[in-house]
Amino acid sequence: MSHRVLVEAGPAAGVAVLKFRNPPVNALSLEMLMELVISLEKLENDKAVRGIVITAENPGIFLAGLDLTEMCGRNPAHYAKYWEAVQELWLRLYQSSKVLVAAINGACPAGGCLASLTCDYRVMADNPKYTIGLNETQLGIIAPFWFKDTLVNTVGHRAAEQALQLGTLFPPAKALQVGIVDQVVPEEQLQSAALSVMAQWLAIPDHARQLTKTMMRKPTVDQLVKQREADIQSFVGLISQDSIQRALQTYLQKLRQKKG
Ligand SMILES: CCCC/C=C/CC(=O)SCCNC(=O)CCNC(=O)[C@H](O)C(C)(C)COP(=O)(O)OP(=O)(O)OC[C@H]1O[C@@H](n2cnc3c(N)ncnc32)[C@H](O)[C@@H]1OP(=O)(O)O
Repeated sequence: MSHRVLVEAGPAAGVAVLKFRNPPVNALSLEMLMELVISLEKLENDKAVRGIVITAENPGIFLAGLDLTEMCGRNPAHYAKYWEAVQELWLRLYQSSKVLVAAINGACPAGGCLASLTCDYRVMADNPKYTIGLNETQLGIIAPFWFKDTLVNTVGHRAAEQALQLGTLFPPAKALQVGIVDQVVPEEQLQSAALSVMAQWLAIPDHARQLTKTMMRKPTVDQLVKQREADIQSFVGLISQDSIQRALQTYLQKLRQKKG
């Protein structure tokens, strides 16, 4: 029984809706990552499901990215376990044979943006409070190469470099202009727009679409698969550095003080 991930049958045949529900901000904790992987595996094995709309149960925050508390003040074994789970989620999403449509109904920074970038299509609610992007440099950390590759595959090298160096969080209209999202719609039309796009994608025969997806994504997937363990060790080495720990603690404190 999953608590942090809700899977519902969609209103259209062959479509499931996967909803994030990990309060307060849908951060990708280890438990949430594991529940997501299990839910995605079940959906992948379900022949009746051809497409998955991915969204947050409550509008406001799509995903707050990786859980900073999993990356602060823990031991190397924990960091390694956590990073392996982050890799696993990306591999499941990016290689999914289903049509994935992200209905972005809230803030979508860093790991949240990465999850949405693995989808085949992104629709974002037109709310200026919502932003999307790989903002790692703003936290004093560096987006790993496979985060970078996923962004490059979506927006191209120049736009990705600029967005990554500056750690830009784009509001909807700008995100559309850069190509991080494919469509921006009034908030109340988000779910219907996602379902309408899904219907267009499902009109294509599955086998042809799936083989094309694999052809486009395999080189990027292979890069991580062939160096998974080295990537874990690199993450553990980096995140364990005092300077990185200090930067993350400072960022967390700033988030916590925002309210005070
Ligand atoms: C070195 C290798 C690379 C590692 C790669 C990392 C990629 C990542 O994903 S890093 C995480 C990046 N995420 C962010 O920068 C988002 C940070 N959060 C926010 O900007 C805001 O919280 C929000 C826009 C998502 C929501 O704002 P809102 O005003 O509604 O809520 P807050 O008051 O800010 O937060 C409530 C509560 O939640 C805690 N929190 C927020 N984000 C995270 C998070 N990513 N991980 C853990 N905890 C988080 C925040 O501190 C508050 O906690 P308290 O209630 O204890 O004060």
